[in-house]
Amino acid sequence: MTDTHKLNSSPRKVAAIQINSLTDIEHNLQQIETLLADAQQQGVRLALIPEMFATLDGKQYPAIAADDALYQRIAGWGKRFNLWLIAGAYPLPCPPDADGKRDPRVRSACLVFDDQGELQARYDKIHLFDVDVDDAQGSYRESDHFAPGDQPVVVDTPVGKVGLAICYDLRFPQLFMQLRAQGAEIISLPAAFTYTTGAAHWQPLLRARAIEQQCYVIAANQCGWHDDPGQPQRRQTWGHSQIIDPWGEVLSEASDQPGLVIATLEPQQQADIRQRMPVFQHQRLPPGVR
Ligand SMILES: O=C(O)CNC(=O)[C@H](CS)NC(=O)CCC(=O)C(=O)O
Repeated sequence: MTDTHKLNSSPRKVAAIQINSLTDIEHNLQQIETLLADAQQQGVRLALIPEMFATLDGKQYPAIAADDALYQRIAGWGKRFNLWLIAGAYPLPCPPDADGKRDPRVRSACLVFDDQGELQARYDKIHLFDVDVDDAQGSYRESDHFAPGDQPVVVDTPVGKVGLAICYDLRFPQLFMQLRAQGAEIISLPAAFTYTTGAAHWQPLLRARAIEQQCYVIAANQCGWHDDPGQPQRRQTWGHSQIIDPWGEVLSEASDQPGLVIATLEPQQQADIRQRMPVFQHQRLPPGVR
């Protein structure tokens, strides 16, 4: 380790990586590897990459879910770049149900690897984006490809306890209350948030979750136009990956281009906020019911 590395390094430096995933998987992986090398140079301890970073082309999901070499390459990034990696979301097979049967769809799985490349946690996206948006694509039916998960997950990491959520989950505050109840200090949100809904809702929702749960929020989004086969100008995502502190202040924010956002977490500041304004202890109502 060089002296410059030591100077740059903080035990609580985190990064959100923003990319533009195309149907060319190798292109996507190389974008990420370049940015992870940059993050390593800057002493980042934990990095988050977006939802469906390997490709946003639904037809490729079953093959990816079965591709062990690809999985091993991603798992290897933690060790190669000497950081904890939250691999946004990635298609993986559904676990078998009680009768041993499997849903033939995949799950949208967020994978947490440590700096030795060991899998430390897996969270499967609970809320699926079956929504009509006023954009060029118009209709999103995530449940055509994906089956939902059902378990909120918090994982202990060297930068703090991280509650895992994915993209559309952002609109369901009950999940974040649950993550805080399970000890979350940081919320991780990989996304492929659409341009239209992102322009309207992305930052206000991220800030709301940070303020309500008094958590850091690390949000890594896709950006730009995605080249759905035959329809290159159909799907566009919002970018604006960001890191927000537990008071709701945006510490660092990306534009609409691929890149890296970095911030240093300050647990003492978070502890002060939670002590001075103990909203968690002041709750008087149970979580909403349907
Ligand atoms: O389906 C895939 O191919 C990969 N998954 C996604 O891109 C998912 C489902 S379409 N995107 C979102 O959840 C966007 C949510 C969003 O934009 C909002 O809540 O406004």
